[in-house]
Amino acid sequence: MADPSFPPRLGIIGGSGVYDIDGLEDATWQRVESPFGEPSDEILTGTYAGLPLAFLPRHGRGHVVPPSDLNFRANIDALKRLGVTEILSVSAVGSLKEELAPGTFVIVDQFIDRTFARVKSFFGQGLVAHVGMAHPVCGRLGDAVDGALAEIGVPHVRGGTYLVMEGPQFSTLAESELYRSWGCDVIGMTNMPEAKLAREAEMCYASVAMVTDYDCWHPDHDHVTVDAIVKVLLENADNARALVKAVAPRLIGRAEPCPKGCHRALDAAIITAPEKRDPALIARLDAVAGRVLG
Ligand SMILES: CSC[C@H]1O[C@H](OP(=O)(O)O)[C@H](O)[C@@H]1O
Ligand SMILES: Nc1ncnc2[nH]cnc12
Repeated sequence: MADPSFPPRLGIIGGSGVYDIDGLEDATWQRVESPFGEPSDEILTGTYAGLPLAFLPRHGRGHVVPPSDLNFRANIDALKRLGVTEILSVSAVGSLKEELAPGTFVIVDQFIDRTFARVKSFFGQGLVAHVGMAHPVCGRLGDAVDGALAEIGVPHVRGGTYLVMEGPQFSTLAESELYRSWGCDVIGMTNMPEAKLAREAEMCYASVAMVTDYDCWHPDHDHVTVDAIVKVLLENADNARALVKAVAPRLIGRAEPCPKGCHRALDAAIITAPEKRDPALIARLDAVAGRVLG
């Protein structure tokens, strides 16, 4: 089986408040066609410090796509088609812990997926696959993010559990208390099934959760409001752009597939007998799973 091509290309999925990044050489917004439908927007490609980058605003420029309507499969497939090997997700989140104050960046290492109205796999009838998700993020990319956040002086925490709710409404007080009792650290609406699909597509995935608010459990923050979130978002967004610029140089020169196994996640995942596989689905998976099916 062929290895994915290297050197790496960094894909950035910009969440709420992060709709573009500046300073790229040869910056071009390009439409990428995907057999899984329309991505959230065109993708900004270019290079930074010699590293090829591809940036996708998760909700589209102008924030037009709500969490449940995001075409996560098209987004991940389109990034894969552009040669992205590592995805850095930046997301706005609410805090479920007193010590994670607004402005803190959490390098997420676990998720609890409470979404229920989303398509969660590239695979399906005629081609069944089960990838491992015990460790849903890439430790190597996480190391690069950790070093970059330290370099730019943003308060951050390594490790934390992100509860992914369906939304678009914020949580009830009972839900917020429940998630706290589970030991969750932050809450948002978008990182699942994104992380699962990145794993199926054999891409490293790291998530930086930028705290914008205390969720409604907090005695001083009875309601979560978009107005309050947007204020913090704007400050966080500048730090997110600085983060991308500090991460990029750390990926240059990598010449081998991810030692954590992200780039080989499908090696032992497909269970459907070769003679029973659906040729139409195999064709749609040319980018995502071409390494093992092609
Ligand atoms: C504007 S607050 C709610 C919104 O922000 C987060 O999205 P993203 O992860 O793309 O930054 C959250 O999950 C909600 O979709
Ligand atoms: N409190 C919250 N709940 C869910 N998603 C969020 N995104 C930002 N803050 C949030």
